[in-house]
Amino acid sequence: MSGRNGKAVSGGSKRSGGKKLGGTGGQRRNARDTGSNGGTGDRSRRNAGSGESPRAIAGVPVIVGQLVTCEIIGLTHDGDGVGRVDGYTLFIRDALPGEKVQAEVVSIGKSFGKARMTELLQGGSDSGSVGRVKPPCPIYDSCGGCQLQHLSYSEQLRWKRQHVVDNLARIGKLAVAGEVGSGAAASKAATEGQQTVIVHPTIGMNAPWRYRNKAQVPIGFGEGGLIGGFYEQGSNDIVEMDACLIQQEENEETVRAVKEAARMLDIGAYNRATGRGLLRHVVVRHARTTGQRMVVLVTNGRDIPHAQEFAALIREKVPGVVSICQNVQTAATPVVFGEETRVLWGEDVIYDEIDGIQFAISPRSFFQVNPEQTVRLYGKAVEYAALTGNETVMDAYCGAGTISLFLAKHADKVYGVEIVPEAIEDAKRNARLNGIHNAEFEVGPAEAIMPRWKDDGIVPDVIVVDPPRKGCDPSLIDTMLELRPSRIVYVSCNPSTLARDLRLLEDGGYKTVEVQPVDMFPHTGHVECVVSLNQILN
Ligand SMILES: C[S@@+](CC[C@H](N)C(=O)[O-])C[C@H]1O[C@@H](n2cnc3c(N)ncnc32)[C@H](O)[C@@H]1O
Repeated sequence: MSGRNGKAVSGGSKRSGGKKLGGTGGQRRNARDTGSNGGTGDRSRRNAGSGESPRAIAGVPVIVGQLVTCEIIGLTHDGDGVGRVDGYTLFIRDALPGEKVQAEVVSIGKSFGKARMTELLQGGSDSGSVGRVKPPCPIYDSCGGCQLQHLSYSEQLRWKRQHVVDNLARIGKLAVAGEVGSGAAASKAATEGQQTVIVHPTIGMNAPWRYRNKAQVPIGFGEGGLIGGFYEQGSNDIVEMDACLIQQEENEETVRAVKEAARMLDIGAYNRATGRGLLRHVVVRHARTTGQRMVVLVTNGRDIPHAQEFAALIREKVPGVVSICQNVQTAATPVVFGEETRVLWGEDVIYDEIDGIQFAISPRSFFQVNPEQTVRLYGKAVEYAALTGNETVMDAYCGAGTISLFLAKHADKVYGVEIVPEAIEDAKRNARLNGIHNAEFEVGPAEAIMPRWKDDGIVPDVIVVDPPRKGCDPSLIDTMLELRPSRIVYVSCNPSTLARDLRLLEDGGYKTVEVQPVDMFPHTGHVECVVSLNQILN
């Protein structure tokens, strides 16, 4: 067998050596809360061997268990290599473009199947052709948090841009300037006098490790009692883990301390199979600019035995903790947070700073997880908004008002809308904190609030949208087209829904001008984009 470094290894994929526990009903990460969050891997993308697939299907040229030889011609958004056997598509874990591999088929469907690489036959690090590198993380083979550690960082950045380009061309039917892949579309566009879209190289990090300021760790129990770490690939089992190379070290330290304190007080771990047990997740945040740390204990019920002792032990072990909160989640759901949150000890928020603006962050507020790249992302959004100080701006999906407050410094007035009430409370608090008086925030679905703003006679010069992975609600796009701002800035964490929405906006009279991919989540398959669109004047 071959590990993700392409070297042959005996037996199945390497295991961390951590303790395993039973458990079902795996968790999914929140929209755009991607990358390793202390080890909550997205199980959906790695369930190739789930055993639900039939062994053979009429008309499919491979069967489950068969060893095949393939050339890898592409990479999926999940970081799997794409190969073809007699015209049938296989997504092959760990294989990279340009490589020839042997793989074992693990599941099949009518139009594609999944396979696991068993041997690297050609290409790879020896030839240097595809940028294969040895993943530095010792648990990369079993953890689901990262997908691209086996690809060199420069190749990751190149691939992410290409992934964006491919989506814009295939789903958005956009002509991308200077693209080999979309050359036909680009030259057709040029012939018709149509402007092409510029997709810039991905903005990467200088040192792309230890960047995450938030860890979201599932808790379960193993032979030795309570454990917390990550979901093992292809299963809902939790593996104990104390170190993650994309996590800030402060978060590792806090999670370790919480687990130790819970063990000392015999706090029960949640069992996903039975729905019993108390502690479901430990969520920790670290604000690098202030050093403040927050702990959120997500529990299956309101009562925590020895709650104050628990909080005291955590504080004793980690002096930087200024906020210990409890969130109650009793539903049998993969959603991490429930609706009820309360402070067990200390503050209800921690404070962080981005480019001179201070932010209060509460347990459930969305806050970008990569602070270094956030400055670059928001900087691009402000640049594309091209504000002179006289504009009215609407910021849809505004979270805790982060982008809104950056915009407010350059605009006449900013209106922000967001669906999570606590985030809007944070946004208002953040405006006050920074002495910003020209930003107003409203809680509710953007698709309901923005039509009301329109009816109230608010006329935006610029609209900024930063939706979750599913993209904009179609009715919000309609409202944007009715509001007809001069410019739209679209911040997206999902190139496919971005491309879909850009097509709708183009059909409604806007032109996509520039796209800037930003690597917010190094070593994962995710890429963020900031896009500038201009209204086409008739
Ligand atoms: C990708 S985050 C962006 C947050 C913010 N712009 C930032 O950079 O921190 C998307 C936000 O949209 C919010 N959201 C999801 N659905 C929404 C809806 N229908 N209307 C308004 N906000 C929504 C989420 O709660 C989340 O805060």
